[in-house]
Amino acid sequence: MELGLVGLGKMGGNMRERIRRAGHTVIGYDRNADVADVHSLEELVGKLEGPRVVWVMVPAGEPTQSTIDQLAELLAPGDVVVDGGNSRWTDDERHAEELAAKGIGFVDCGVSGGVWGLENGYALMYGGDAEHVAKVQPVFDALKPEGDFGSVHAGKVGAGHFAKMVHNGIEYAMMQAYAEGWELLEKVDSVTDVREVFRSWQEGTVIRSWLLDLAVNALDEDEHLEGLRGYAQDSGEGRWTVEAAIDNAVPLPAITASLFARFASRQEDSPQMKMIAALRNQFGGHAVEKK
Ligand SMILES: NC(=O)c1ccc[n+]([C@@H]2O[C@H](COP(=O)([O-])OP(=O)(O)OC[C@H]3O[C@@H](n4cnc5c(N)ncnc54)[C@H](O)[C@@H]3O)[C@@H](O)[C@H]2O)c1
Ligand SMILES: O=C(O)[C@H](O)[C@@H](O)[C@H](O)[C@H](O)COP(=O)(O)O
Repeated sequence: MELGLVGLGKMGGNMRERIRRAGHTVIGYDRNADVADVHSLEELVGKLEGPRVVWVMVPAGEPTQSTIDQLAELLAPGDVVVDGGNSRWTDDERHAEELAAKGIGFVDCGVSGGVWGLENGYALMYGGDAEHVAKVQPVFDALKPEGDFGSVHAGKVGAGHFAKMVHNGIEYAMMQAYAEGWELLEKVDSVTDVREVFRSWQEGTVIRSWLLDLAVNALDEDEHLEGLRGYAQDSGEGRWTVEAAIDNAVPLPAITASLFARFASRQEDSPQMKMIAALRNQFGGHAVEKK
């Protein structure tokens, strides 16, 4: 089949390659002309035969919104737009309604696998009407990992991004657990080779996983991570997971703590711990450290 792909960065560039390897035609547009096959969204849409499928793989928020707004004007009834970025699931219903007003279908798709997806395949979680999903199915089949698992029609519009959001919340907590265990092992004198402990855990243990394999890769590159600052950004999924937990009164202590650990990582000093120090000093005369 033919696919229009908007956004050819770390994800979209490799996805174009994987879909082409499966024998499909992909026409890619990116605002960075160096990587694009066409110069504009208009040209992209003009080159596709109907009914068209256009996959959007740009950053969530404004870039995704403005791309979908333009596609709503350019596409025709019967066409389908897929949002494969890490969009907030609450955006999906709005996008579906905007496109449905023009007779255009919408599928939201959470994609996992990062820069390894070209070779390993991309895990896909999608939401939308069956008739729209069916038009995208050959592309899903090209992108997904080999084997029985790795893709799911999770439910109606929004379900794909909701499933991907929860996946990322779990990702935060798993990474935090490995990181905390690593720090504790590094702290004690009795354990003399932490990297080898991590490596040994890759087989046979209860906690073996791809994230653990990646931790070993990172330690092979820099055994004590001395070249890195302890600073971690977040792109929204963890926050939305915690917000959804509050909306549904579901306790998520591990995921919430791992999100807050990232916030703490961005502080040079901790204002709240200054207050703790000040209060201990006030009530107990306990020593404080001055700047
Ligand atoms: N990197 C990952 O591991 C990963 C995994 C799953 C999902 N995602 C999601 O996939 C999307 C893309 O991520 P990425 O890592 O490829 O980002 P990236 O920054 O590497 O690439 C984004 C690309 O989109 C292009 N772009 C931005 N705005 C555009 C616009 N309005 N029109 C056309 N092109 C535009 C940029 O030029 C860039 O090439 C994001 O929503 C991200 O959250 C990323
Ligand atoms: O499943 C994946 O492939 C990753 O989760 C992917 O989606 C990406 O690397 C995250 O967007 C990072 O999210 P944070 O920036 O919030 O850590």
